[in-house]
Amino acid sequence: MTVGVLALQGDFREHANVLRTLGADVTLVRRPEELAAIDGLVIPGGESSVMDKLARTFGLAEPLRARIRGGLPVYGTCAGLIMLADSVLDAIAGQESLGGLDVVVRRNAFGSQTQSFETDLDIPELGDVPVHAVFIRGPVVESVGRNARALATLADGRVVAVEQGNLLGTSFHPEITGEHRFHEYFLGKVRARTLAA
Ligand SMILES: NC(=O)CC[C@H](N)C(=O)O
Repeated sequence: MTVGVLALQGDFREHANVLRTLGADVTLVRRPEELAAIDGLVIPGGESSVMDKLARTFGLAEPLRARIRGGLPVYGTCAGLIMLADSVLDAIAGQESLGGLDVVVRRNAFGSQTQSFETDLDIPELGDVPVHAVFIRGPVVESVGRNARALATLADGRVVAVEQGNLLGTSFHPEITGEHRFHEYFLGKVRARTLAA
């Protein structure tokens, strides 16, 4: 089971470390050829507009879209969630996402005063212990389409984690808090798909 981490920009090293801790073989993905061998992909946090530009420059965007359409399990955190969203509000001019997740996200949704904050989230799918979530200029999921479902909401009801089949996205960053349950949940999808193949 080989898991790719999109390594164009952002905190890909942190994701690679968590995945290795959980026993996965990790490949850093920067070129289209590196996509062929992976059974799953993590898209890290960072800056989605830069990641988008680099993905297109390196010829990765279209092959990535094709793999996502083909059912590749993908987990996006923060900028990674923005990359997976079908629709992005407050994008910079010309910014594109890869799409796949039937959601509308808004970039930098928490405003300049509270760009970063931490909170605990109840996520029944991941067990009884709340998930400690760190938000760093994160997006919010403004609407969840009929193909996707919310996994976590803030106390005010705003959606910050979503799932759609093999796709998973969080507005926050489990890779920097020692929280491994999202990565385990994602690896479960990778494993299930590898066994089914
Ligand atoms: N920590 C993050 O990934 C921030 C996301 C960033 N604000 C963006 O729009 O891509």
